[in-house]
Amino acid sequence: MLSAAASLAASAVLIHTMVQQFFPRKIRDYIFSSAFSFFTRVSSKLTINVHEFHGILPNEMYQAAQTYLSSKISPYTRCLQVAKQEDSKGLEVTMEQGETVVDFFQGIEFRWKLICKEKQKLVLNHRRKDSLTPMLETKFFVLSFHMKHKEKALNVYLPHILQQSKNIKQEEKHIKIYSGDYGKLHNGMIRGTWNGVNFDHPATFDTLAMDPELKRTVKEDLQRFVKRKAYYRRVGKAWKRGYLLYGPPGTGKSSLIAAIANFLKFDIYDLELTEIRSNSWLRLLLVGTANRSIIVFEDIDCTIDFQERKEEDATKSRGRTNSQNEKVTLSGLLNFIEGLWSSCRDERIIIFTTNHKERLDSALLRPGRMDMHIHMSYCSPSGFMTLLSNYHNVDNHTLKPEVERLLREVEATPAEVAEELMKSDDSDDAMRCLVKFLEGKKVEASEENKKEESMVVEGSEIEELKEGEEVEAEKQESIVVEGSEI
Ligand SMILES: Nc1ncnc2c1ncn2[C@@H]1O[C@H](COP(=O)(O)OP(=O)(O)OP(=O)(O)O)[C@@H](O)[C@H]1O
Ligand SMILES: [Mg+2]
Repeated sequence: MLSAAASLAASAVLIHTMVQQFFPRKIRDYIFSSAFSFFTRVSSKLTINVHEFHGILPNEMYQAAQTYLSSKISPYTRCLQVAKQEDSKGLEVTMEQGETVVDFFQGIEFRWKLICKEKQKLVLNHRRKDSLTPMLETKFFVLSFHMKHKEKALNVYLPHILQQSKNIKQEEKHIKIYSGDYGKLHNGMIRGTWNGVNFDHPATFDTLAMDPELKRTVKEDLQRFVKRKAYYRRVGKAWKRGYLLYGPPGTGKSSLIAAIANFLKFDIYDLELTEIRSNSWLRLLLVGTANRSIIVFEDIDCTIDFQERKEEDATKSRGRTNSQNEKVTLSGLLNFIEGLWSSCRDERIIIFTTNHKERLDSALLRPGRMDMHIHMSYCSPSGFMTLLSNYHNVDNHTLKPEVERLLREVEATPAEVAEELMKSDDSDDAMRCLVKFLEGKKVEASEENKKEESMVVEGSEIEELKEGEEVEAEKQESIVVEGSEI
């Protein structure tokens, strides 16, 4: 049997070599493809070809299969392709042409083979009246499985691959932060108005010192939001969500934005309203942003003059609009958030930050404008524990009760606490620095209080004096009245 098998193999090799040597490529391809189609016709297998391009456009299914199959490469795969893109975090390992990957999905065997063929392309050259035939490489996957699973393959398996590859890509995605190229806009250019760089901010929800209940609510809100594409369609709303982050400086508003971007793997578009000359610039920038992104307007109270709204309304009521000398107005901004233009992209988060919520126009605060108002406040004892674990990797300390007591008495921002904790690598030293700092703050606060109290006392004295004067004046008046009566 062995000798028979050996001679069979030897003959197969001989035939293969002869075909390779004596037949031109075209005939060779024809022989192989005819043999292939003969075997597929008589077998119970069904094959689906997934080409790299569909017309001139890349075939999304091919790209998805490539990504998906990278995660299915078995230890038996003999030949791999490795690539690294500038933006990608690690190596991209894909199957090499001619290799086969077997994938089991819901108990069904799916075989994938990558084929690479050179095709001759006919190009007519009208000037020289002859035709050129440059070689064109075409790549495609051949997917084969038992015919009885055709429906499942088309309706379940392939959509599953599309979804899985989207998840894998999202996992590997490098987040970017974009800032507007206002110079280009100034020169009348409408493309490439955003410049992006990689965003490597380390803030996450775990490292954020924030009320645990609020943190949980925000995370759940984000998770619900990204899953609700169908819901937003059904209720007829653009798929976006607005957050207003407010609180004193150094309480983690920008850190929360970074944590949200890292959590959702969304890019950030940072809009500088003071640089934007008009509502039309705002619209241009908006259409230049991508889906699955966060649009940020920092310090909104300082960047837009809310008084304008009244002037604007007055202008409109007089039937005049000043398009030449336009500026970003509150109504332009509101249009951006919820007007028709706001729905030109999907899955978007719009974030406003402010240190002074009370200065914002009520139009921005009205229910439905910003979906969630998030108050970032001074460092609480639980926030302090997060910072202690971030900066010193410890869960407890002898000075912890002292710090917690002081934090209940004074207002210190997480940024201030973090700064003290960073002063030394030794947690004991750092904690001592923090206690000293908080005690100093307490003294300052009590002196401040005393000053205010004394001012109030002085004020009341003045008022009392005034009251006394009034009494005197009343007396005089009554005298006058009495006198006149006399
Ligand atoms: N809640 C927090 N949790 C963890 N770190 C924080 C927090 N708040 C502030 N920090 C630290 O302080 C630094 C400054 O905080 P951040 O820029 O997020 O504050 P902010 O509220 O945006 O301030 P501003 O109003 O001035 O923009 C951060 O880089 C971070 O190190
Ligand atoms: Mg900030």
